[in-house]
Amino acid sequence: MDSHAPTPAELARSLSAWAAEADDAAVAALVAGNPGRLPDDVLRTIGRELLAAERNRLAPVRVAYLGPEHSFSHRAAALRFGETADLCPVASIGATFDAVTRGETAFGLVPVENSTDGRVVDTLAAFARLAEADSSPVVICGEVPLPIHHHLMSAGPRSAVKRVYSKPQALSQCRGWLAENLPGAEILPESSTAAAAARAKTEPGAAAVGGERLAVEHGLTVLASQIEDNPRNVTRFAVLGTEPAEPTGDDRTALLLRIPHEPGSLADALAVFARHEINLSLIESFPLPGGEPGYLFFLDCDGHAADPPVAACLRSLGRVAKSVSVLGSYPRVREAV
Ligand SMILES: O=C(O)C(=O)C[C@]1(C(=O)O)C=C[C@@H](O)C=C1
Repeated sequence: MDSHAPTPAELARSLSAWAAEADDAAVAALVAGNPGRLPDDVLRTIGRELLAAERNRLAPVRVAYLGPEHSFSHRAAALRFGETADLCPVASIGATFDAVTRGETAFGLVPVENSTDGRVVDTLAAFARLAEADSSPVVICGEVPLPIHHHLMSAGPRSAVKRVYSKPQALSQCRGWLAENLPGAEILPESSTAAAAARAKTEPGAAAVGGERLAVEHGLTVLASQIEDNPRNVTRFAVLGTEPAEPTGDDRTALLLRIPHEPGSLADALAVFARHEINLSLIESFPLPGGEPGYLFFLDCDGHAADPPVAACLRSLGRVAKSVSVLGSYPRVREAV
C-alpha cells in the first residue's frame, strides 16, 4: 500500500500528465461527433481549453517558456497546458531548463528542431549539459509540433525599415524572403520573436519577424504575411518535466550518445539499431562540451525505453558507446496542432 499522500505539486504533475493523453482522446471523440456548425478546429480548441481549464482549476500547473509573452514557445505551452495554466516567461532556453531543474515550475517548453532550419542549438547545448551533470531530474515527457507562420511587423511603413530583428532561428526560416524583399536591411538577432516585437515597437526603423499575435498585442502593422520560406514550416517543442511518461504503444525516445572518437564507432552504434529493428527519426552531431575532440550524438528512435525491444537495443548500445543517456520517452504526437 502506498502510504505517501501526494503533495499538491505531485498531484498537479500527475494530473497534467494524465490529462494530456485523456484530452487527446476526449477531443478526438468530440470532433468525430461534431454536431453543429462550428468548424472542427474551433471545436478542438474549445474542447482542449475547457479540459485544461478544469485541470488548472483542480491543480494549477506552472510552466516555464522562452518569453516574453506571445513567443512561439508561449503558444506551444498554452496549447499543451491551456491558457489558464500558470505560464511563466523566462529570458532564455537555458533558463527554462533551470526553472524545471530547480522545481520552480513543474514543466518547461523548449524548441528542439524546425522543419526548415533544423536543430535548435541552445536546446541541444542544454541537453548536453544535463547529460554531463547526470544527476539532473529533468526528462522529456511530451512533444508539441507547432506550425510556424512568420510575419514582418513594424510601427512604421515598409519603406522606413532599416533593421529586422528576431530570434536567429526565425530569421533563418525567412532567409530567402528577407534577401529578396529587404536586401538593404540589416538582419539582427534578438533573444526571441517576442523580444524582437517589443523592440520594433519603440525603435524607429526597426521591424520584427514573428507570429501574428505579437503584432496585435504590440499594436504593430503587419507589413508582410507568411514570409517563411517553407509554407509547411513546423517547429517541434519538447515538454520538460521531472516525471517520466508511461508507455502508450506509440512513443518516441530521445537519446544522447557518446561514442569513442575513432573510425567506425558511429557505424557500430547505428548497426545496433538496425539489428534490433528500431527506427531512427533524428540524428544530430554536437561538439563535446569543453572542446575535447569528438562529438555527442542526439538520436530519436521509435518506441519507449521500457518497451522490451528498445530496452534490449539500449543494452547492446551500452556495449559499443562510452555512455548512453535517455533524455526521455514520451507519447508521439503525429499531427501538428
Ligand atoms: O522566439 C520564439 O518565439 C520562440 O519561441 C523560439 C523559436 C525557436 O528558437 O525555434 C520557436 C519557434 C520558431 O521556430 C522560432 C523561434
